[in-house]
Amino acid sequence: MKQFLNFINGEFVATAKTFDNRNPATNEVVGQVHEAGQAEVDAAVAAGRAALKGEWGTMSVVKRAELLHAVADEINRRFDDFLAAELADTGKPRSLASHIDIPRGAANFKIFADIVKNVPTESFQMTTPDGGTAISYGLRTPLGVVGVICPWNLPLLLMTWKVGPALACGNTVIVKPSEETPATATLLGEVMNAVGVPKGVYQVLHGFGPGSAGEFITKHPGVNGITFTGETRTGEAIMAAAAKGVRPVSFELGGKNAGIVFADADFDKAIAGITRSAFENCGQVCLGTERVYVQRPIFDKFVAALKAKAEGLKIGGPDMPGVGIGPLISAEHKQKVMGYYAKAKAEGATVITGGGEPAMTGEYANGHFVQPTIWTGLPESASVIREEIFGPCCHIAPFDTEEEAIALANATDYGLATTVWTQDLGKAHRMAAAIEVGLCWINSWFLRDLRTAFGGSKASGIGREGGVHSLEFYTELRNVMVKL
Ligand SMILES: NC(=O)c1ccc[n+]([C@@H]2O[C@H](COP(=O)([O-])OP(=O)(O)OC[C@H]3O[C@@H](n4cnc5c(N)ncnc54)[C@H](O)[C@@H]3O)[C@@H](O)[C@H]2O)c1
Ligand SMILES: O=S(=O)(O)c1ccc(CO)cc1
Repeated sequence: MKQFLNFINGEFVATAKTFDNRNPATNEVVGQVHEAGQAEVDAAVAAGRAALKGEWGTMSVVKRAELLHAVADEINRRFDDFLAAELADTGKPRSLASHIDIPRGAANFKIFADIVKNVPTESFQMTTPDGGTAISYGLRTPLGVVGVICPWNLPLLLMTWKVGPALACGNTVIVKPSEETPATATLLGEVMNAVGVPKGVYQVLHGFGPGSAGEFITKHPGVNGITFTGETRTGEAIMAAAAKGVRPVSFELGGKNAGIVFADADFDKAIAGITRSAFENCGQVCLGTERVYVQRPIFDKFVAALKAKAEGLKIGGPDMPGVGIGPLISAEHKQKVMGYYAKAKAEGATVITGGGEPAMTGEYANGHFVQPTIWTGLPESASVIREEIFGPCCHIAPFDTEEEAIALANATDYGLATTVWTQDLGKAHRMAAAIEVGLCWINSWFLRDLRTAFGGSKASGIGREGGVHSLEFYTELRNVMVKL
């Protein structure tokens, strides 16, 4: 049985307390995870602080960037190991993990290394009151030891999306992977040692949130900042922990994203786009669409076409030929999603397709699979329209005017992402300006340029990461004023 150990100061460390790691496609126990307690958190913080004062703290940006390129190359060299680890942890289709999770996970190290190497700081020349001259310039210094608290939906990608820029900026990191997906973060420890990243720079502590590694890391006074991706409620708890010592946070939180399809959209492209945004990764994507609004003239045609797409998705494990939809992450999450399926019916939804569990056989008989599901006919007050489900499901409602679509999209506490489908460019830009989100896709979804800002507004997050924006969180910007 696999043992997922903590990675502290360059060493793999076992603890006395372990918990099971299950494969969600089969529900089999595939490993034991060693839970870190306060002592391991203290040790990791001490090692992270020591590394800041050692070789890592004085390393040139160029050398750091070279090391991070080597990390990416080593992940790619061990691509099959990372892929196998991610598939065992998540059960997602192999095609998805091999095209998105692993390559993008590796690329995050190269991209942020190159950004930090090339981005200048600001500089101004001014005339002083006595008629002389002064120049000021910005100096970026690392934040220090950064706590990186991760979710389970895109484990390697979302972890490296934060570790890449944090290390590129000269910080040390303590990663707490989700208790559901410990594998790739642990494997990355081997990569760090193999390419010579100094001890204490990258560390991994396993465990849960409250009363476990998550809480101990975020409350630790030796942790200088916390970057977190996960549920909004968890963000509130972490923000309270970070208030002690007034430590900065960067939050990527939940969403209840609207997809808006106008009658003038390219119909086939809109259907393909919403199929992906509602069902990809079994709906376990924060950017996914759980509320779809379709302009009335094409409403019935759209519902019928999306139903056909949903019913065409093959449900199964990572290597099932033609698989389009994998399992949910855990029995607990399946129970939550099935609870919403029941609630939708109880609140009067018309179930267009799905709403239950697929009949799975053989090795997948006990996996956490659910049917992709589409509802219509609910009032906007219904639970499945208000609350984030994080499953392969959406409600579709008709709208008549642009103003109505904007009001519907904005009627939520969340503000993460939207996808708008129209061939009218003027309307597209008006929608982008009016919808209160951090990310607005027009005639596309999850199309990313890693130089751009990423993050949510309202209850969907605090701050922006991505490209140069990551530097705002992972460094302190000091201004130096020189009187000449
Ligand atoms: N906005 C984004 O970019 C983005 C991306 C991916 C996922 N998400 C969100 O993440 C959620 C799904 O992920 P999840 O279920 O893993 O989220 P979660 O909030 O339950 O857990 C995330 C991490 O926080 C840890 N944690 C939980 N309680 C904690 C506490 N009190 N203190 C410290 N750490 C704690 C968990 O152990 C885990 O590692 C969804 O809400 C989804 O929308 C957002
Ligand atoms: O920048 S990306 O790697 O594309 C990315 C994707 C998803 C999320 C959160 O779900 C963050 C960054």
